[in-house]
Amino acid sequence: MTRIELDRATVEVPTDTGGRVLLHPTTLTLTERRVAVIGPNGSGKSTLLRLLDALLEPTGGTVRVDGLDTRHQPAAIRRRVGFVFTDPAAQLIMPTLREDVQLSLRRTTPRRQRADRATEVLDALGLGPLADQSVFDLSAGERQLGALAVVLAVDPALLLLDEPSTLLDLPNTLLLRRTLDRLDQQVLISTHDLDLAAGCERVLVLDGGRVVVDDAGPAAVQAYRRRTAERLLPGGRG
Ligand SMILES: Nc1ncnc2c1ncn2[C@@H]1O[C@H](COP(=O)(O)OP(=O)(O)OP(=O)(O)O)[C@@H](O)[C@H]1O
Repeated sequence: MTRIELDRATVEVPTDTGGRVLLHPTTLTLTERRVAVIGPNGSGKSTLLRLLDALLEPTGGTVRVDGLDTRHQPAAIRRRVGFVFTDPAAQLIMPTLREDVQLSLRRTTPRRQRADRATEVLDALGLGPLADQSVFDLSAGERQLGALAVVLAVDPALLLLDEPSTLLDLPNTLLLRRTLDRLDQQVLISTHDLDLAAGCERVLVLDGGRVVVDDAGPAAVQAYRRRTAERLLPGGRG
């Protein structure tokens, strides 16, 4: 498995009033095959994921992926790490899904193998019949799965998924879960799907830019539910 190491990693951005800390100094090591990051809107989940793909530099401390410092070796890190954005428009730039997947394969796969590999990846996500349709005619959920196909095609060692199921219906949410179950790669997923999180080996709960719970899936999800209930109904039922 890939070794992810944060050593007092911090993200602070300038604001009119002097600065805002998006991630307070965080130290942890992640080596589990399935890790979920959960927490309320704005708690810092995307910020944490973006640090791991060198999309964002820490303003303090260090972030290492397999010993590579994200600040100094971003290109080497991106060869190992695939990032699936919440918004598929960030990933789909070609007229069709097949072309997008083939474009992605240019980095890793000889030309003559690209068509077969693209078909294989798109079929596995049930996208075969839509492969040559204009992406503008696809539903939002189909595009979200398409963005996953583009990243999975190049077989990254670590897959970072930033809320990949926000647009998916129940059948496709279950398809996504089954697809993730079958992947050999390490997956770190930011999600509001607590069932998906509960199935992960390790779950980090973020709140206000801090990891407030770090536990096995079911225990962490239960703690998050309790914290949320206590906040909404102080002194009330959990
Ligand atoms: N460049 C920036 N300048 C100021 N604030 C920012 C900047 N980037 C992000 N933020 C703020 O940092 C906080 C954390 O954002 P982040 O996207 O990491 O949250 P999240 O947990 O992924 O939320 P969601 O569940 O809504 O996707 C948010 O309040 C966001 O508005």
